[in-house]
Amino acid sequence: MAEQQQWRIVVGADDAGMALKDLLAEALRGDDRVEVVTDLGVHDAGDERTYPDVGLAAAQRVADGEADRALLVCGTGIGMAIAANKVPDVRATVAHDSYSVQRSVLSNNCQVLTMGSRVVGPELARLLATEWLGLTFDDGSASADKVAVISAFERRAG
Ligand SMILES: O=C[C@H](O)[C@H](O)COP(=O)(O)O
Repeated sequence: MAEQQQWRIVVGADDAGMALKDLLAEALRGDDRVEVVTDLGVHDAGDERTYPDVGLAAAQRVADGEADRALLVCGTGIGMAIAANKVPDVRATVAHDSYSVQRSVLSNNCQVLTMGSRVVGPELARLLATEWLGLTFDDGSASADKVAVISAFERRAG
């Protein structure tokens, strides 16, 4: 049986997402499929960084290979996804349901999942994050060719 990947995960949030981010970070740290959780903040109300600041920094960690994945939280998850997607080689999406979380990895090879603290409840968010850890993209799947088209475009444009 293939060994379960040990994930290196970056988490981050703006002020709106901080509490949910902290809850999810704790859940991830307690999961034996997680090697390390790096929390990029924000950590308190005095931290004035906004979702683009944190989202771009987290996605850059993934693009640089310093983390396998990022889990980012803002009010809706939308701003974090937009920001993270600006970093080359990063695929990010907001998702608040099990099927979308699953397909974000299996169809789209997203390394970044974002959630909105004003949209999803903490228990559903925790469940989704747990499910997310069990998902791995198959490089040999039919979906891989489609994702490769996006990567090729990015390389030409970059
Ligand atoms: O996508 C953006 C987030 O939801 C953020 O937390 C709130 O952004 P706003 O203050 O610009 O509405």
